[in-house]
Amino acid sequence: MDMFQFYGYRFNWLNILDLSIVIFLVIQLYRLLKGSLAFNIFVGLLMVYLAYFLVQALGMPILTNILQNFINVGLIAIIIIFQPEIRKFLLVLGKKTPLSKDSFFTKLFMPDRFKSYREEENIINEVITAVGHLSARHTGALIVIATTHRVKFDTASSIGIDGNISAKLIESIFSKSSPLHDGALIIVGNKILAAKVILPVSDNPNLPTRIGLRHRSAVGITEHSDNLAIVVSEERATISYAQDGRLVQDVSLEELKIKMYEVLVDGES
Ligand SMILES: Nc1ncnc2c1ncn2[C@@H]1O[C@H](COP(=O)(O)OP(=O)(O)OP(=O)(O)O)[C@@H](O)[C@H]1O
Repeated sequence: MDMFQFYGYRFNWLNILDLSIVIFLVIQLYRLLKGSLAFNIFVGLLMVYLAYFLVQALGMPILTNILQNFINVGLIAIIIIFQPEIRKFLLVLGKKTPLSKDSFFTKLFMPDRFKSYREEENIINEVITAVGHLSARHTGALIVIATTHRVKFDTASSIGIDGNISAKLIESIFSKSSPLHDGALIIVGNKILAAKVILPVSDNPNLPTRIGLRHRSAVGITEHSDNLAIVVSEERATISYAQDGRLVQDVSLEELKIKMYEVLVDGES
């Protein structure tokens, strides 16, 4: 069954497949955690693991014992700490399967799922128009686009809208005289679900120190979910977006449009 020789080691197809799967999983994990707070926790846990092997190799029994106990409960701790990331990781894997929305298999055998994207294009155009006008007027805004139909937010503080998405509606919600302009607007599917929503504020220490709560809460809502959060800065009129707990600042309308296509049409997150 041995097929290859590499520096004296023998490999077969199964070994190659095994290695490819591990590399794929590591890349997905890296993509998922890169730039987020969870990445630092992950590196911390890795350090503990390496330290354990080191003290064991050096023959230091007390430290080995302590770290061994730490690692024993570590697995449960990892599941608890990384619960949102594990969920997202499985989601990313699900999107890469042959049954995912945009796969060749789906298009070929389930043509009803190969729908036209006119609705998504309309949403993108309306949001882009609104963001352009809001930015031109130095009007602050925070728009969350939920990519799955499940989005958790504090309903007690928000105002339900359930209205069709239109640039004029978005602009009037964020106009400074509107009683709804404070907080975030949530878009789910083809509806504006709610306005005046208070979002979780990210405490990621790696974010630029000069950014305020609007930008931090945009990051916060994307840290544990598949949302895209768009921010128009009132102070600087810049447009930014947050995704996967990362903030991309000062983008053009064209760049934002490309990102929205990626998220809404290509189904990437
Ligand atoms: N947790 C939150 N959830 C949703 N919206 C928030 C939250 N915290 C603040 N905001 C909104 O952000 C607005 C401005 O906050 P702040 O000035 O601190 O943000 P910023 O990131 O500096 O944005 P800007 O560049 O627009 O000033 C608030 O008036 C409020 O509407």
